[in-house]
Amino acid sequence: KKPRNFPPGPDWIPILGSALAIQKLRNQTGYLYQACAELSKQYGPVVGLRVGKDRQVVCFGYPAIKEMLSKEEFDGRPRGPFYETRTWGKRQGLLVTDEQLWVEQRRFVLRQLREFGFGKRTMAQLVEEEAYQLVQLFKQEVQDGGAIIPMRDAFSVPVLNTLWSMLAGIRYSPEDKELKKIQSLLTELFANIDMVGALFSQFPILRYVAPEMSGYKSFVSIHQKVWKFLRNELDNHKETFNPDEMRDIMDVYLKTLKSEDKTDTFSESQLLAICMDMFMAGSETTSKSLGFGFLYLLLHPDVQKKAQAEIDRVVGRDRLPSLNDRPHMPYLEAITYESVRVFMGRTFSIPHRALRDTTLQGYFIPKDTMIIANFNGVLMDKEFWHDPEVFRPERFLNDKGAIQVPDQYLPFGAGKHQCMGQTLARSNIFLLTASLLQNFDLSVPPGEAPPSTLGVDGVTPSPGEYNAWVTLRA
Ligand code: HEM
Repeated sequence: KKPRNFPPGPDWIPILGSALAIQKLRNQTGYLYQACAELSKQYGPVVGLRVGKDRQVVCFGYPAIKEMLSKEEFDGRPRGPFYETRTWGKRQGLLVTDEQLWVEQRRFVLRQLREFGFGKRTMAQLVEEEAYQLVQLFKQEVQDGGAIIPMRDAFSVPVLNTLWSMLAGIRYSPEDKELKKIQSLLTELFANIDMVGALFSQFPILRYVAPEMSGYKSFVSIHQKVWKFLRNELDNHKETFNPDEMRDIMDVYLKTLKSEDKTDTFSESQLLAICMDMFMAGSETTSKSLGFGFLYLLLHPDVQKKAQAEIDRVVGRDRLPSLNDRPHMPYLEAITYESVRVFMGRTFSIPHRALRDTTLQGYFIPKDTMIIANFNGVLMDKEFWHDPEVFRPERFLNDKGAIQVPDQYLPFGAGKHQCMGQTLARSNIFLLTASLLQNFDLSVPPGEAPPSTLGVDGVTPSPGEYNAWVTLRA
C-alpha cells in the first residue's frame, strides 16, 4: 500500500507495482530517462513508484534534485541482493555503500586522488601521456591524407589507462591482450548492470526460480571474472611490494593494511571493491561524455573552429596542450562542461536511500525508500537552458568570456556523495579534446548521413556508433 502523503505516481498493482506503467512509457519514448520525464510531467517533480519490493522516488527539476542531494537523511545507499552480490554478499566499495565504511573509505581514496603522485608521475602527467598517445594513434591512421575513424569507442583505452595507472600502475597499448580482456569484461559488466537494480533485485525470488531470465546468473559470473582479474593484479602487487617505494594507490592501500592503526573497514576485499567501483564509475561516464562531445563537434564545425582558434592562440602548434593551459582556455573548458551536460542530461544518479522517515518537497518519504535523480530534469530543462538540445559551449561563458557555471549544472552530483573523480574526468575530457582538435579537423564522412544525437537507451545511454572523417589540420 502507498504510505500516506507519499509522492504521487502510477498505480501500484500487486507484485509488479508500477513496473508495467514504466515499461509501457519506456517502449513508447524509447528511453528510460524519457519515460521518467513523462511521469514527472504527469505527476510533478517527485514521482512515487514501486518496482517489485523496491519503493522508489524519482526526482526531476532543480529544487527536488538539490534537496535530495543535499539532505543528510538521503545519504544512504540502497540495500538488497543486487548491491551485495556484486561484492560477495557484503556491501563493499565506494559506490553503493554508506555509513562508517563509506565515510572511512571515501576519505582514504579522496586523499589519494587529491595528492596523487608516485615517482615522477602526477595525475596531469598521466593524462597528458594518454593524450599524446591518442594523437599519435590518429596520426598513424590519417597519414595518407585522411581516414574514417570510428569515434564512439575511441576514448575508452586512454580513459581506462588513466584510471588503471593511478590504481595499479598499469597502462596498455591499444593492441594489448590484457586490455582486450578487461575491456570485454567491463563492456559485459555495463551491459548487465543498472545501478537502479535488476529484475532479480526487485523480485529476489527470481534468483532461485529463474536465475537466467532474471539476469542473476550472468551477473554473478561476470563479477567472478572481474574479481579474478583484479585479484591477479593484487597478488602481483603483494609479491613485488616494497614499503619504501609506493607505486600506486594499490600499494598505499596495502601499506595501510599492514599498519597497526588501520580501522576494521580496511580489507583486501574492500581494496578490490574500490578498484571495481572506480572502473564502474569512471570509465564509461568519461568515455561516453567524450563520445557525445565529439559527435556534436562533428555536427558543429563552427565550435571546432572557435576551439582551434583558442588552442592556436594559447598553445600554438609546437607542443601539445597541457593542463596548465586550462585557465587560459575557457572555450575548451566550456566544451568540456557541455560534453558532460549532453551525456548526463540523459542519465540517472546512483540511487540514494532514506536513512530514516523524512520529507522531500513536502511529501512523506519512509525509511529505506530509494531516491533517484533523473538528471534530464536539470541538465536538459528547457526553461533554464532555453535550447538544451543544442551544443553551445557559450552557455558556460559570461559576457567577458570567462567560465561561469550555474548552480543547475549538477552532472557530478552534490553533497556528501558528490563524484570523487570529477577532477580526473574533467582533465581527461579537456585534454583529449584539446589535443585532438589541435591536430585534426573532424567532419561527417563524405556520403554518410550525419550521426544521430539520440543515443542508445540504457541507464547511462551511449551515443550510437559513428564515424568521423579525420584529416591533419592545415
Ligand atoms: C564525466 C565523468 C563522470 C561523471 C559525469 C560522474 C558523475 C557522478 C555522479 C552523478 C555520481 C553520484 C553522486 C551521488 O550519488 O549523489 C558519482 C559518484 C561517484 N563517482 Fe563519478 N562521475 C564521473 C567520473 C568519475 C571518475 C573518473 C571516477 C573515478 C576516478 C568517479 C568516481 C566516482 C565515485 C567513487 C562515486 C561514488 C561517490 C560516493 O558515493 O561517495 N567518477 N559520479
